[in-house]
Amino acid sequence: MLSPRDMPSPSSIFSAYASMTASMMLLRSMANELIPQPIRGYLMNAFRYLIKPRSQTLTLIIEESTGIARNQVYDAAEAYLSTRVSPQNERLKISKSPKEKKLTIRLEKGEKVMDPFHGASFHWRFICAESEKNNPNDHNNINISSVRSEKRSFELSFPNKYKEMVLDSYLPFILEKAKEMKDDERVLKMHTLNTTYCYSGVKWDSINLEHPSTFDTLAMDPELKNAVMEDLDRFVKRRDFYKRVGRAWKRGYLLYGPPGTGKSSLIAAMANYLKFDIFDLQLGNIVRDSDLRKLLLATANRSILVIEDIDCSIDLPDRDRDRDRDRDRRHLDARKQPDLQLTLSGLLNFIDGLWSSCGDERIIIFTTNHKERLDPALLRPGRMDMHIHMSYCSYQGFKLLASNYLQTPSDHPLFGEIEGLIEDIQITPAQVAEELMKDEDAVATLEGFVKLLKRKKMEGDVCENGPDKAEPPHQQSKRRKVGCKQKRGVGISKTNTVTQRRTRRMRGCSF
Ligand SMILES: Nc1ncnc2c1ncn2[C@@H]1O[C@H](COP(=O)(O)OP(=O)(O)OP(=O)(O)O)[C@@H](O)[C@H]1O
Ligand SMILES: [Mg+2]
Repeated sequence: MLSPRDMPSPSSIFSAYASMTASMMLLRSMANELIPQPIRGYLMNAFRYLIKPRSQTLTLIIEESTGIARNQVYDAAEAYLSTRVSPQNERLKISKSPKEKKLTIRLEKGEKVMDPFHGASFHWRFICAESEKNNPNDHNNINISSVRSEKRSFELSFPNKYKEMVLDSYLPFILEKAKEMKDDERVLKMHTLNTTYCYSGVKWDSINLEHPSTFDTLAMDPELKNAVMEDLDRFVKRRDFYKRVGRAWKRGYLLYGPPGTGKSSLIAAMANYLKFDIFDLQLGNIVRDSDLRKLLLATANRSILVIEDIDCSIDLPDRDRDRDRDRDRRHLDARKQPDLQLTLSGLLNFIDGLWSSCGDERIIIFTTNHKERLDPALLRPGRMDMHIHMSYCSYQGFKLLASNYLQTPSDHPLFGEIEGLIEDIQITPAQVAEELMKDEDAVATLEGFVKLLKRKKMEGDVCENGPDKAEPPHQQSKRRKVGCKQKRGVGISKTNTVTQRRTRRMRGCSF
């Protein structure tokens, strides 16, 4: 510490200041004379820049469009920030289009949002600048008119040190969140064939898919259900895997089992789970391979292509017959059309080849009541990756349906009796569901259901050979149309133990 004796006196400070000022003035007048004005200005600016305090905040400008296309970061930020509005916000925009399920909230001009993320604070501001441009439609330029346009952007400000975090995790997190929100809000579409375009072939028409079936409402073996859900999860996460191993990003499922066991309901549950649109390809309406090709190429990514009742919908010539036909055709008159017929090989080649490789995240589902009738070429791995056996209603399945339909607790006294009966009877979930809807009173419904099970047990094999109550009329007429024989069940005999039947149900799942 300086003692008062060591401290400079005021007079010496003053004289030092005077001499420094004199030297500065001398330096300045020398610089004025020696350095030309433009260089002097440049040096002064550089000096000012060097001594200016550094800003600790970085601001990113996220504009609505990149000039040609929309800016995905902007769209994602807009959606994401609508979930981050706070009581501090004073003005918000609200809207709903016919296609949206919920109200949409957006920030109004100048509104700010603070978003905490991984211990850092991110400050957002919505900017909306109005600009005037000459009207491009005013070609005569007589009245110089102008159009007002808005330039929208977001400003994202944060401490400079979080630059890496923003680019590596915060913005990717916002993009991912926005995608999830979009999927949630999206109304799924069901595309079906429109055959009225007789000259240009068949086309897709779409309607909203509002099928309420979900994995929660589906009565099926719990292990099989989990296996299907895990398979779907794995499939959608494996974009890089499919690329690395050089495979098209597609997956095929074969759903088989008696009518009314939930094959179509499972398709709807899969679509609702993945938020994928459905393309329902009714092969009976397609006459040529070329139409099939056109239709398949018009399907979208992230979609499920469904071919129901593959054994019944069309009499597909098998591969050997295709080969013979091709050989015969070579000898035929050149006037004959080469693509006059829809063939199984056309379908399979297209599914394996061009179609599967020109899109991403494709799922294809075939359903049948008679797996044994299918051409083995259709079933080989790579085509149908997972075979899912939808079977008769188990006690587990009944409990799920009862809790959905009747909302009864699972410890109701009649449940024990039902458990004893249902495992010995071939009753489809569709039949169970129908029974559970008969009465509004839960106890009366359960009593009626017990009676039905007892009756079925007494009647013995009525389900296998007799008229099938579960079989919907469309199924019976479909069979009549294509000449399929009536057949119920997949060989589960009444003498089987519960364990054997369960094992058989599970065998439906083969990878
Ligand atoms: N496993 C199930 N879980 C819940 N409900 C089911 C199930 N199976 C059938 N149902 C009910 O029965 C109705 C008919 O079932 P669905 O159309 O899914 O059967 P399917 O196996 O596709 O029959 P088909 O072979 O005749 O096409 C469904 O709308 C649903 O209400
Ligand atoms: Mg069906």
